[in-house]
Amino acid sequence: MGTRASLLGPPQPPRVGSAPQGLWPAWVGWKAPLGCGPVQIHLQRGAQLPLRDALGGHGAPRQRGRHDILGCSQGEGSCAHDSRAMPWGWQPALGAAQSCPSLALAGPVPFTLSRSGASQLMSRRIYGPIWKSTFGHYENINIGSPVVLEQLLRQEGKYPMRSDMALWKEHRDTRHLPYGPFTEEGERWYRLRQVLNKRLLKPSEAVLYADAIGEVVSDLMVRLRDERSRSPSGVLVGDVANLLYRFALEGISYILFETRIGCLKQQVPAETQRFIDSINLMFKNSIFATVLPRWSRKVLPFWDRYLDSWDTIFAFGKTLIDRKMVELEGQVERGKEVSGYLSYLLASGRLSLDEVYGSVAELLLAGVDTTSNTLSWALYHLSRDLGIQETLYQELKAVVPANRFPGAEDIPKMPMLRAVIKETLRVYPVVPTNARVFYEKDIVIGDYLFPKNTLFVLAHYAMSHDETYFPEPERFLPQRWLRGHGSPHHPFSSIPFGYGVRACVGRRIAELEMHLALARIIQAFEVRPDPRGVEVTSVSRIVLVADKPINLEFIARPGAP
Ligand code: HEM
Repeated sequence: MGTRASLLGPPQPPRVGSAPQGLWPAWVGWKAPLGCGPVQIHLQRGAQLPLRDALGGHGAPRQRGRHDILGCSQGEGSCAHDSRAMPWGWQPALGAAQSCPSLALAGPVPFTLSRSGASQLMSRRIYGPIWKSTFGHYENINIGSPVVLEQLLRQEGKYPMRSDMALWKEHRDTRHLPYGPFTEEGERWYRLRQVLNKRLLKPSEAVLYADAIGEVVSDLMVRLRDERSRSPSGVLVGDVANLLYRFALEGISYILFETRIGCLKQQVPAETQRFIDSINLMFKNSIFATVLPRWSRKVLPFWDRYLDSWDTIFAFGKTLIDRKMVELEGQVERGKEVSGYLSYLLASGRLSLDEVYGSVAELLLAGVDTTSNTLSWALYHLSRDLGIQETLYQELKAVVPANRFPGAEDIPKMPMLRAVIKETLRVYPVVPTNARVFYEKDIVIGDYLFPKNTLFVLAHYAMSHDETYFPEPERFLPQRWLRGHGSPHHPFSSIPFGYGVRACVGRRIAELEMHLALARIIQAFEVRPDPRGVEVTSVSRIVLVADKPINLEFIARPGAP
C-alpha cells in the first residue's frame, strides 16, 4: 500500500544533538546541509502525486526557486523555519537584545531564532496549503490553510494530543510528580480537564473572578502611574510588557492560589522573585536540553539547573497550596462555605493533592506570557492609531459612567473592546504555531492518508495573515471583527486559543483579564507612542513577543476616575 510521493518542503537540516520530540523538538535556525533535496514522505492513496496537487492543483515542486527564496543554497545560508513543533508548537527565539519579560532575567542566550511568522508565511506562499519540513529525524506536516486545518481538526478523537512534551515529562518522572494538563495524555488527561474546566472555562463561571481581577488591575494602575511619574517626561513608561508580565502573574496567581504574591509591589518579595527567576531559568535551560546531546547532561550544568528550576516552581506552588489547605480546614471546621478556584480543586475530591500541585504549576506557566504579550501589542497598536483608540474611548464613555471603573458586566456592551483583542490575537497570535499528533488513527486529508503518529504543525501565523480571509493582513483593523463590517473569514483562519476539547483552558480568564485591564487603561489615559519613534516587530520566542521594549506615553485624561 505505502508508496512514496514528493511533498514540497524545506531541505533536511543537520542533526543537532538528540532533540527530543516534545517540549521543543525542533527549533534552532539551522544551516542547510550539502545536498538539499525534495523531502520524501510515505503517502497512501493518490500515490506519486505531490500532495499540494491533490489539495490545490498547484504545479510541480519548484525546487531550485525554493532554495533560492529560502536562502538555503547548498552548504550555506540558513533556513529559520517556524514550522517545527514546540511545547504547543511554540518556538523560542532567544538572543536578541531585548527579551520576553519572562526570559529577561535569564540574560541573553546564544541562539538567534526565527523572526516572527515571516518564514511561516514564506513557506506557505512557496509550498501551498500543506508542506513538509524535517528536523533531525523528525518529520512535520505543516498546515497553512484554514480549509485543510478544519478537515484535520474535525477528525480529532476524544483525547487529542499536541506533542509529547517529553522534556517536561522527564522532570515529572524524575521527581515522581504527576502530570498537569499540558503533559498528561489520553483518558487521564480527559479526566483532569473535566475537573479543571469547571470554574474556568464557562463565561458565566469565569466572571466570578472579575472582582479579584479588578483588584489586581487597580494595583496595575498604581504601578503604571508610579513608573510614569518617575520618567523624565512624567508620562513615559518603558518596557510595558515587563509591567504587564507582573500584572498577569499576579492575576493568575490570585485566581489560582487565592493569595496575593506581591508582583506589583515596588519591591517584589524575595520568594516571588525566586519563583519568577526559576521560570526564566527553566525555559532557558530547556533550550540547552533540547539541542545538546543527552550525554552532555552529565558533564554540563544545564540539566541539573533545568530540574532545579522546575523544583523551585513546584515548591512555590506547593507552599501556597499547603497554606490554603490549612486555611480551608479551619473554614470547613467552622462550617464556612469555601469558594475560589484552588478551594474548588481541593474540595472537589476528584484530584489527589499531588495532581493539584501538578496542574496548578502548569496553569500558572501558561497564563502569564500569553496575556501580557497580547496586552502589550494591543496598547502598541492603539498608540499608533489614535483614531481607533478614540473610537474605543468613546465606546467606553458611552457604556461606563465617569464615576466608576469598567466591570465584567460592561464587556458585552463593548464590541470595539473585544474587537481590539481579537485583532491583536490575529496579527500577533501569541502561540504562532501549534501541533497535533493523531496517535489513535490514520488521518485522511483530501486524497491522502497520513499514518497515525504523523506530527501535524499548525501554522496559525500564516493562516491569520492570509489575505484571502483578511484583506490587508498586516494592518491592525479591529473593525473587521465588528458586525456588519469587514469581509467574512473562515472560522479556522484565526483560532488563537486553539480548537476543540484540548483548546486553552484559560481562555475566559485571559479574556476577562485583558478586557478589564485594557478598558481601565484607556479610561484613564490616552496612550501615545514612544516619541523616539521606535518601530517594534514580533519575534517567536516560545510565544510571539516584541523584538525590543515597547515604551509608551500615558497622557492622563481629564476627569478620569
Ligand atoms: C492571550 C491569552 C492566551 C492564549 C492566546 C492562549 C492560547 C492557548 C493555545 C493556542 C493553547 C493550545 C490549544 C490547542 O492545542 O488547541 C493553549 C493551551 C492551554 N492554555 Fe492557554 N492561552 C492563553 C492564556 C491562558 C491562561 C490565562 C491560562 C491559565 C489559566 C492558560 C492555560 C492553558 C493550558 C493549561 C493549556 C493546555 C490545555 C490542554 O492541553 O489541555 N492559557 N492556550
